[in-house]
Amino acid sequence: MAAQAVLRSSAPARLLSGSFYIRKGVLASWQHYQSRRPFSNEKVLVELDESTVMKMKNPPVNSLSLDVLTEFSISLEKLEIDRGCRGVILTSAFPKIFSAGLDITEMCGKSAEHYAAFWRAVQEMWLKLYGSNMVTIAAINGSSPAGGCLMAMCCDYRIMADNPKFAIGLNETQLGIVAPFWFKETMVNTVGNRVTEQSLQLGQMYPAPDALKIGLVDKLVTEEKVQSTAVAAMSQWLAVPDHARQITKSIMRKPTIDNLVKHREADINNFVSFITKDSIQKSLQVYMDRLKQKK
Ligand SMILES: CCCCC/C=C\C/C=C\C=C\CC(=O)SCCNC(=O)CCNC(=O)[C@H](O)C(C)(C)COP(=O)(O)OP(=O)(O)OC[C@H]1O[C@@H](n2cnc3c(N)ncnc32)[C@H](O)[C@@H]1OP(=O)(O)O
Repeated sequence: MAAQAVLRSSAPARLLSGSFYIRKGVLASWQHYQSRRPFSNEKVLVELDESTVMKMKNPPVNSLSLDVLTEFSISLEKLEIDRGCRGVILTSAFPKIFSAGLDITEMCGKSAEHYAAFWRAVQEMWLKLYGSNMVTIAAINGSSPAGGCLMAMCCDYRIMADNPKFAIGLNETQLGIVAPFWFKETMVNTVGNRVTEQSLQLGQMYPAPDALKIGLVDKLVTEEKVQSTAVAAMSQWLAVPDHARQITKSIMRKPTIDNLVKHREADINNFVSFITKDSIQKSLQVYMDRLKQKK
C-alpha cells in the first residue's frame, strides 16, 4: 500500500512547485531526526556518509524489477523531503555493472495488469529522478544499457569508469522494442537530436570512451576513482545556491516532464498494447535466450 501511495504521487510537484518548500519546513525536525540514518532497504541501499549515496543492489546485474523501481522511488522520495540532503550520488553495489536496465522478465509472459503496474513504476522512477530538486550525480561503475542509461541520463552529471568493456546506451531496438518518447526526449536533452536519432535507430551501445566523445557521460576516471570523483563533483555542484540551481534545472526540464505527466495514462496503454503483442513477446524471448546462451 505504501509503495502504491508513493507511486501515485508525482515528481514535478517536487521540482516545480513552491509547496515543496512548505512541506520541507513542516517536516524538517522530524526528518532531521529520522533520516540522517542509512536506510536498510533490500535492493536500494542508502548510505549517508560524506555524501548521500544510493547504491543499487539487485544481483546479479541490477535489473530494474518492479520491486527495485518501487524501492528506488520510495528511497528517493525520502531523501527529497529530507532538509539535510541536498544531493545524491547514484551508483551500483557491484563492480562492472551499473544497471542492466529494465528487468526483461517483468515484460514477458505476464498479465496486462502487471505490465501496467510495471510501466507506471518505470514512469514514477523517471519522474522522481529527472524531476529531483537535489543535485544528482551518476557514478557509473560498469555497463549501463537501456533503462540503466536512462537513469544515468536523469542525473545532473555523469562520471563513468574508464574501461572500453563498459558500455552505455539506449539499445532497445536491438531487443525488437522501441524506446518511448520520454526516453528519447531525455537523450535529446543530453546529447542532442542528431546523435539521438542515430543512436536510437541503431540501438547503439557506446564503450565508455565513445560515450565521453558524444557527451553521454561527462567524465571518465579509473574504476577505483569513480566514487571519490563523484563526491568531489558533488561539493562543486553544492557550492551553487540551491534556489538558483533548482529553478534553472526546472526551466530546463519542465517541458519534458510536463509532456509525460500529460500523456501518462496513454503512455501506459501504449506500452501494454505494444508489449502484449505476440511478435514482441517472441522478440524478447529470443533476446533472453541469447543472453543465457552466451555463457
Ligand atoms: C510504439 C509504442 C512504444 C511504446 C513503448 C514500448 C516499449 C518500451 C519497452 C521497454 C523499454 C525497455 C528498456 C529496457 O531497459 S529493456 C532491457 C535492456 N537491457 C539489456 O539489453 C541488457 C541485457 N544484459 C546484458 O547486456 C548483460 O547481461 C550485461 C552487460 C548487463 C551484464 O553482462 P554479464 O556477462 O555480466 O552478465 P550476463 O551473464 O549477461 O547476465 C547475468 C544474468 O542476468 C540476466 N539478465 C541480464 N540482463 C537482464 C535484464 N535486463 N533483465 C533480466 N535479466 C537480465 C541474464 O539473463 C543472466 O541470467 P542467468 O543466465 O544467470 O539466469
